[in-house]
Amino acid sequence: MEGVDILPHERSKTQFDVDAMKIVWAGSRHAFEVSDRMARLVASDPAFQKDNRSRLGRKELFKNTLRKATYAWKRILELRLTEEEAGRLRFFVDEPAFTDLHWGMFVPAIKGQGTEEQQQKWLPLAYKMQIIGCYAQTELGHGSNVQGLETTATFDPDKDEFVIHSPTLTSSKWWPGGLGKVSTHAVVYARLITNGEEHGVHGFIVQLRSLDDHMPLPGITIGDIGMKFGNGAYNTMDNGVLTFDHVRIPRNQMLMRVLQVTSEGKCVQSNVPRQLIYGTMVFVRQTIVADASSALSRAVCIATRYSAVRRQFGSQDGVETQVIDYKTQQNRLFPLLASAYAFRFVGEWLKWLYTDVTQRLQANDFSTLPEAHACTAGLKSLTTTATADAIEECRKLCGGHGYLCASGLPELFAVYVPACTYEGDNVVLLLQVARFLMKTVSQLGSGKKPIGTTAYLGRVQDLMQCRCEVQTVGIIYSINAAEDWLKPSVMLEAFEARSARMCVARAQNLGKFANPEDGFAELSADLVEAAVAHCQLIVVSKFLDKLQQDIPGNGVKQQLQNLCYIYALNLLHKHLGDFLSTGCITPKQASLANDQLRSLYSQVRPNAIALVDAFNYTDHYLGSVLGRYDGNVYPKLYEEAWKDPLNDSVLPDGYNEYIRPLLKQQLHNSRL
Ligand SMILES: CCCCCCC/C=C/C(=O)SCCNC(=O)CCNC(=O)[C@H](O)C(C)(C)COP(=O)(O)OP(=O)(O)OC[C@H]1O[C@@H](n2cnc3c(N)ncnc32)[C@H](O)[C@@H]1OP(=O)(O)O
Ligand SMILES: Cc1cc2nc3c(=O)[nH]c(=O)nc-3n(C[C@H](O)[C@H](O)[C@H](O)COP(=O)(O)OP(=O)(O)OC[C@H]3O[C@@H](n4cnc5c(N)ncnc54)[C@H](O)[C@@H]3O)c2cc1C
Repeated sequence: MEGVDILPHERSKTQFDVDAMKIVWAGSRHAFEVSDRMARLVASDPAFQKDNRSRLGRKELFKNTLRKATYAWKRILELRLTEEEAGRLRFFVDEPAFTDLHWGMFVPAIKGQGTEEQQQKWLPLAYKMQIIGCYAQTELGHGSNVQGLETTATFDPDKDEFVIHSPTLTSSKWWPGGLGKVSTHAVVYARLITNGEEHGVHGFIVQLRSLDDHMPLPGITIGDIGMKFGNGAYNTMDNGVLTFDHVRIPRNQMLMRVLQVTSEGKCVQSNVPRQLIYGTMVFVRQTIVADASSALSRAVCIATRYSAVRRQFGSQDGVETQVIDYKTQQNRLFPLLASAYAFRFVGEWLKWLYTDVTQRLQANDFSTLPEAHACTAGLKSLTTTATADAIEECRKLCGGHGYLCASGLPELFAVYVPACTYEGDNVVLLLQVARFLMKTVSQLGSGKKPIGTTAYLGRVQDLMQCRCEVQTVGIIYSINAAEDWLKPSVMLEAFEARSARMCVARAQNLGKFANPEDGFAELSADLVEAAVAHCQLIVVSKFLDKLQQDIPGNGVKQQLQNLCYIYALNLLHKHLGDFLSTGCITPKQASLANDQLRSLYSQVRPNAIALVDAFNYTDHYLGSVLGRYDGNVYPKLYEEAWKDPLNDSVLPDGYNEYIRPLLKQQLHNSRL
């Protein structure tokens, strides 16, 4: 069968309604229609072409990004796109740009931390892009430790102004996207000093460049921090360096929703908790979880289609085997496909949680903020680590061709992998989750009932007495056959018990230290494992919750069920040590779980292509010869190779300089 016949043949085997699955994936019919329209709009416009990105030098690359971002804005205005449509359009343009930070962090920072008055002044300017903003928090010396930032904002009551200053080299702002060459303004995080007293880190709106000629304003030094990992990739972004030499801004440019500074320099704390200064990070972490499912599904789409097209080694009748039929390939690929769906649904839930906490904050209910922080931090960490690893795994699943830029995977990896670091290093974020969990466990004794995602810790209070030794019986008595693993209550019980037992064991170990902070530092590697277990439980439980909903479409729910159990059983297999050592399941039950996993792979196999088609990605967005919708991989790969600048001429530049003399010299030597 020819390449172009394979995928149609695969599609003919589908056992579910793909169009209905597209709507489930998008979140709603409306979301699907908006996405579909925007994807086609971008794909059909030559101005958004992106297949030459890896061949451009930095300056060309950056200018190209400026052109695309400006053109996108022009189209948004011309077509009078809604905020939602504009967001999807930018998403499908698929090129990191200053606009990501303007819309994704600058605007949310003002919305979340600005007073009504400040929002009224700044947001209309930002919405019309009459000013362009970035988020300048990280410094050369400190990123994770926000309280360690060194930039100062000292209040001068005589002039009713703040003086923003970079006292040391390490206080230089370093990394903010959009800062290097584009932004006119920034929300700058600095230590507030009034009347000689320090009041912690706060956000300030600072104008950086002239709105007339774009030159940096007096006292401000700005530039780009240099090339980053990979060709193309994140190098479309002008991550910047910025220093202040006693730059003055009016008092009303401090974002004052959390704390107000009066004209005398007195600090007045509002009823809003201090942690709201970190609110923009909570918002962005939530969006990063949704983005993880996009990046992961994109890589999986490429690897799945290519695995169906690619054949290696023969069967008796002379037709070689599609590599997707190898169990080892399925064992690597299908859990990633399942993870893409799992992250999609947990992302949807997290968006709901964020909306809920925002509404509560507006009504002065701050009770769910710690949970929202733990969930956004933990899920950001879990999903980005898994996605970065998965993109690399997809590259390997595509064999040698996966290493070509034409596969789309090297650039996807390079552009995605910093998500494990930005918006909070993934380990640092898991430590925040661990703190939250340890606090929750420590309060169990006092009768405080945990709520939301930690409610399960309250249901297993007897675990406070548990010694978590290896047991031979397991605590889940109802698993006697492989199919027993397909009961939602069983799966949930296993993941809850594992997480609860890990948390309680860590809490008990912490209790052995005279100083809890010393204990936390000493046991931090173990604590991170407990945080991972808790976050994996959240993902599993939200996928199971999704299955409780009414899901229309022939066979759609069945496919989602298969994927949900693949996600969970694969995790169970990978973390078997946790499940066995905490005595949650027996080795026999683990072996049954593995049998069930293999059986699920066989059920997914005929639907694999349709399950990635349901992502509804255009070839433009996928940007991969291996992942083409029509499966016409080899002719296009061959065609693509000839586009490389090295093939512009038969003899390479440098032939006369280097190759010819070398060959001549060897000829001469051999004659000697
Ligand atoms: C769509 C946009 C495109 C994306 C492009 C990406 C561009 C990238 C941008 C960036 O990277 S911006 C910079 C992001 N920087 C970080 O994420 C820094 C990570 N560090 C932190 O978040 C914090 O400093 C820390 C690690 C949480 C520690 O902070 P601190 O030392 O002040 O806190 P603790 O003493 O540990 O905790 C105090 C208290 O506050 C609670 N808390 C911490 N963070 C939050 C939060 N975000 N929201 C709510 N609450 C928070 C914490 O749990 C503690 O609570 P209690 O235990 O006291 O109850
Ligand atoms: C592509 C990209 C874009 C970015 N965009 C922006 C932006 O727009 N605006 C902005 O302000 N910033 C931005 N950043 C900065 C980013 O937020 C920080 O790099 C990130 O928060 C990590 O901080 P760090 O660099 O200080 O890492 P470090 O904290 O120095 O991490 C180094 C190592 O130390 C470990 N570590 C640190 N603290 C602890 C601890 N307490 N316990 C155990 N281990 C620890 C980490 O796990 C890591 O392994 C961006 C970064 C990147 C890569």
